Amino acid sequence: MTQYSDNQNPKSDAHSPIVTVNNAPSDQPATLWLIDDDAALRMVLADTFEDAGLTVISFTQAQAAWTRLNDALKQQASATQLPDVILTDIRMPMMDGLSFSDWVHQHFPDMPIVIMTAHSDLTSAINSYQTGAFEYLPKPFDLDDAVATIYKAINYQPNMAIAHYSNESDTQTTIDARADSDITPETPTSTHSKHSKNKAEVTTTSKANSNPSGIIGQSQAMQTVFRAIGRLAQSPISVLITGESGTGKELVASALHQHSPRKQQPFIALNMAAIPHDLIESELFGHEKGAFTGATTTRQGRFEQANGGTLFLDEIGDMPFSTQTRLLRVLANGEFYRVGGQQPIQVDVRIIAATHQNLEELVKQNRFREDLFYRLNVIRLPLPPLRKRPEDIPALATYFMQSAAEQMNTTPKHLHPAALQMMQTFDWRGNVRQLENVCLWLTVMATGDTVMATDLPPELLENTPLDSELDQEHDSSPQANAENPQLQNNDDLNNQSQNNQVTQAPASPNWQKALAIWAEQSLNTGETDILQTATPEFERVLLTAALNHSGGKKIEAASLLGWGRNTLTRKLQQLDISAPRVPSKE
Ligand SMILES: Nc1ncnc2c1ncn2[C@@H]1O[C@H](COP(=O)(O)OP(=O)(O)OP(=O)(O)O)[C@@H](O)[C@H]1O
Repeated sequence: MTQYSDNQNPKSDAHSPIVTVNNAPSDQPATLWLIDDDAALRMVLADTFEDAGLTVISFTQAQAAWTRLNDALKQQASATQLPDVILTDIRMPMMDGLSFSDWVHQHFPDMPIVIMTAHSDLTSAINSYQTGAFEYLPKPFDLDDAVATIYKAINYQPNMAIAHYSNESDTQTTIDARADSDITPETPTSTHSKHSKNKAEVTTTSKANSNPSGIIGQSQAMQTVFRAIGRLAQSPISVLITGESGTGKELVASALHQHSPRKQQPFIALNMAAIPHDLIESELFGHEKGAFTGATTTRQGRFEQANGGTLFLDEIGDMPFSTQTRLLRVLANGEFYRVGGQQPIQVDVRIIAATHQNLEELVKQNRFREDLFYRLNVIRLPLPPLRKRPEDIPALATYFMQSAAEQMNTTPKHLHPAALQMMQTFDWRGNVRQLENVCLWLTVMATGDTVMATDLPPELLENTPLDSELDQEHDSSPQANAENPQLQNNDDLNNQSQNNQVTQAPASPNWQKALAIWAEQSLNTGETDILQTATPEFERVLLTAALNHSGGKKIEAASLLGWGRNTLTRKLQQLDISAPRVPSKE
């Protein structure tokens, strides 16, 4: 199976002066031009790449690198001073990395550029690949991965099969300056090439809406998805999107279409599971008048309607076996017959299929054609379940609270950090769709402008891991302790020790969440000065635990807490805790 990480050919513009990068083997290490306006990052990256055997030339801005390349283009600089690979940031003053990459690929089509950005979303991934970038690295990235990517870029250059990584086989890129030196290339910011016009359009879209595809995600897993979309959007190849229900398969299919050359043509989505089996063929391929009872008129199928565009076949695992055979034929030669038809119909349709099922398993059970599976599985794009990327939940929730408010024609509610934390621990079996529904529910049901943890719907409150700890929290909260003074005296210190209550407290960091919920509940009941209530109780718990741990030895307990003995003695008095009797003398 080919991974989506297939390399694109850098673009070239036939009317632009072009410099070809030759890759004659050389004893010199490969040269990397590193462009980033962040001095600290530049230093870290330069050290890393030098350690990896590269010669690194750093630039604080793309404009300076552009000037040197432009001089080479006009044959005013030595071709040997040009880089084997360029690594550039996107957002920089004067000239941005995308304009620079775009220009480089018009004039040095063989020179690989790797684009990195801290503002990584689908738009920047798509824009990067559209400039002809070899690869796109969302920050923060693993330095080893970055080194591997840079060497992959160097080795990708045409006519070059020798890795720079080993010292014995270093090569150097040289420039064959075939360009007409009379032609002065326009600067990337002023160029009117078709190339730049396309990009300008993209930029306009991106200014109007920073996330035109509506796909949100900062997690590494989603960055991988964005990169895949960036690479695959331009290609006509079939894609198989896999993932649990509600992970965004249709959204991704639609993004692949929206960013493809087919975007002006239809995107038609069809859910195989939602159509009765005996109607699927007619739905897909259309029918002639009289083909079956009820076929009173000739009708176009979805394939014809999607001609020139994209057909998204959702839940492909539910497609009947006989229809799979017909689909395979269309995929093979782009031709089919309407149901009851005699004339072959030719279409140009990109197929994107999706499933939440294990197609390999269906093939084993003879429920899915193996040949169709291989045809669809050329490129597979797996979408991660939401519970595997809780870091995406805050941005997704904010987005859904905003859109729910728009739907309800009201102002968006804000999520209290405790509520958000609980949402991040939930397992979201329904994935992003479930989160979207919860946000809609909260917009309607929660009182007040801020959604508290206690406002969350019952399915969340009942099923978060925090639940059991919440119960403990109720028992050990300052409020509960106040109502249960026994726990505050020395006898109970011993009792606690015997019952091992303190040591049985959850070791998980969820105690902070429990504390947040206690705080929220206290505030909800109108309490003030909650820090004054909580702090002594917090100290009491730690002091008790330390004394238990030390078997009542105060010096040891003080040291466990990081206090001096005097402080410990003072706290024991303040908190009215009597130190337990211990056998040892202090
Ligand atoms: N990353 C995301 N950012 C924003 N919205 C998302 C994201 N992922 C999914 N959604 C939203 O979640 C809902 C479900 O997404 P979608 O229908 O694409 O999932 P699916 O995997 O195709 O589901 P199913 O398998 O049930 O058809 C949609 O409203 C979609 O807009």
